[in-house]
Parts: sequence; structure tokens; C-alpha cells
Amino acid sequence: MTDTAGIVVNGVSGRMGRMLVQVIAASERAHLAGVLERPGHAWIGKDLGEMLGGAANGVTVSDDPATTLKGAQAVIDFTAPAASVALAPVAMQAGAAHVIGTTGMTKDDLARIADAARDGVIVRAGNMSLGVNLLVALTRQVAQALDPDYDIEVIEAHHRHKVDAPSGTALMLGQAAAEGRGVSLDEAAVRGRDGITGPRQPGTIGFSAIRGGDIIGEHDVMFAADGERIILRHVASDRSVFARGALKAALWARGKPAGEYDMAAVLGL
Ligand SMILES: NC(=O)C1=CN([C@@H]2O[C@H](COP(=O)(O)OP(=O)(O)OC[C@H]3O[C@@H](n4cnc5c(N)ncnc54)[C@H](O)[C@@H]3O)[C@@H](O)[C@H]2O)C=CC1
Ligand SMILES: O=C(O)C1=N[C@H](C(=O)O)C[C@H](O)C1
Repeated sequence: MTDTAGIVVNGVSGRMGRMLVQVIAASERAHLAGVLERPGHAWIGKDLGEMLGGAANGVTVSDDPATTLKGAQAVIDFTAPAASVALAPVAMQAGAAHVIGTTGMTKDDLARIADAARDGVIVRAGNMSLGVNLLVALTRQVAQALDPDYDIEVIEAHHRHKVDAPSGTALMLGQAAAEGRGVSLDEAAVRGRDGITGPRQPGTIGFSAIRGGDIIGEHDVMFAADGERIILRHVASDRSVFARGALKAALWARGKPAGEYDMAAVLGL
């Protein structure tokens, strides 16, 4: 146990928190060093194994990050923007890497995370899967290769519980398309259309979001021109792809210089 990396999971009762507990349990290189939930959550002070519907496992759910992170290699955090922003300096102070999968951050949230990363290692990505990070690289390459008269549209679909749009992944894909084309995403983005919108403005990058049922996460990048369309697609059929990527990031972070990294760095893409 002691020669494996101690990993703390934040937001342990959530969809990703539960998946991370399973992925860490299956890993030969990591063990669960602690679990966190938000203050006031019904699981605080309870045994994690019992809360998950099984036998007691001796891991108590805490709402005290500073204490729980002592001695841990990393904390993996798929929660909410305010929670991740608040945790970042605490993780840095504890000497733990902070792996952030949380999406829906504002520019101010991102600036605060970048600020915290001056004191330690943060790995942050809107999507931790290998497949999506490859798709990001392909999107940049295709956008660079095509003339600007190929209209770029990013279409994403997620489950009914998702609270942010466009998804973090869609924004990564849009950013890659903008970089490939040599434009600013802030200037090119068109987010959703409704009513008399007028014809499509040349050079824009459109975003559309679908929400429904239990869709785990689907992303298309469409390059549409007169006479043809190219569509790059990723479909996640199991949340373990995100959790495995996050654990890989947590292990990769060991000994890295302070700074904010993305999954392209972790995966060597
Ligand atoms: N980057 C990636 O690969 C992925 C990112 N996500 C993102 O991760 C986030 C969470 O997604 P889900 O697990 O589906 O949501 P969820 O709603 O199922 O879980 C969120 C958990 O965070 C907890 N939480 C909220 N505030 C907290 C605090 N202050 N301290 C500790 N825990 C706190 C909640 O109680 C809940 O258990 C979302 O932003 C989602 O977009 C989800 C999947 C993959
Ligand atoms: O909320 C989710 O579920 C997901 N969120 C991430 C995003 O916003 O892109 C990644 C994945 O698609 C699942």
C-alpha cells in the first residue's frame, strides 16, 4: 500500500466521484487516501463503503480538505467551479497535485486557478479522455488544412443533469479549431441560435448543445462547405474513460515543476 500513490477524491458522491473510487481501487499504482464532499452533505462523517451501498471500508467522508490532503500525492476533483477554485490553494499548500475536471469555469475562475498553480502542480482539462484529446489535435490540424469557407460547427450532447453549456469539451474543440484557423475564439464564437438570426456569418465557429436522458458525452466537429462535409466525432459510452485519464494525470504530476498543465502534456500529444 505505501509504495502506491495516495489519491484523494473530491465530490465523492457524484457521478465522477463514484467512478474514480472504482478506477483507483482497480489500479496497482494508486490507493484511495481520502474522500471529500461539500460541507453539509449527508455523507460527511460516514463510512464511504456503506454510503456506496456495500460493506464498511474504513474510509470516512470528510469536508476538511486541509486535513484530508496531508501526505497525499494528488486530489482529483470533478465538482463545481466554486469548489475547485477554493480547493486549488489548499491543495498547493498541502503539496498535493490538483487534477481538475470541473467545467463551466468563468474567466475569473480560470485566472484564480492559474494563480494557485504558481505554488504547485495543477492539471486541468474539460475532458480527460485520450480519445477527446486526440480529437482536439485532429480538429486543430483539419481547421489549419481547410480554407476558411468551410463553416465550423461544434455540436455536443449530454445527460439531463449537466448544468453548463457549451460543454468544456466543446470549448476545447472550438479553441483548437480557432487556433488551427489562426483566429480568436472569443471573436469567432456563436453560441446557440434562435429567431431571425440572419444568414451565417463567414468565419464564425458555432456551438450547439443537446441535453437529455443519460447521454454520457458526445461531440461532433463539423466542417461544412458547398458539396461536402467532414465530421470528426467522439462518443463516450462509459465515464471510466474520464476517470482513467484523471488518474493518469495524478500519477504523471509527481515531481513536475509548479505550473498549470493540460491533458495534451500528460498524454504527450
Ligand atoms: N473533464 C472531464 O473529463 C469531465 C468533466 N466533468 C465535469 O465534472 C463536474 C462534475 O460532474 P458530475 O460528477 O457529473 O457531477 P455531479 O453533480 O454528479 O457531482 C458533483 C459532486 O461535487 C460535489 N461538490 C459540490 N461542491 C463541493 C465542494 N465544495 N466540496 C466537495 N464536493 C463538492 C457535489 O456534492 C457532487 O457530489 C462537472 O463540471 C462536469 O462537467 C464530468 C465528466 C468528465
Ligand atoms: O458533465 C459531464 O458529464 C461531462 N462534462 C465534460 C464536458 O463538459 O465536456 C466532459 C464530458 O463530456 C462529460
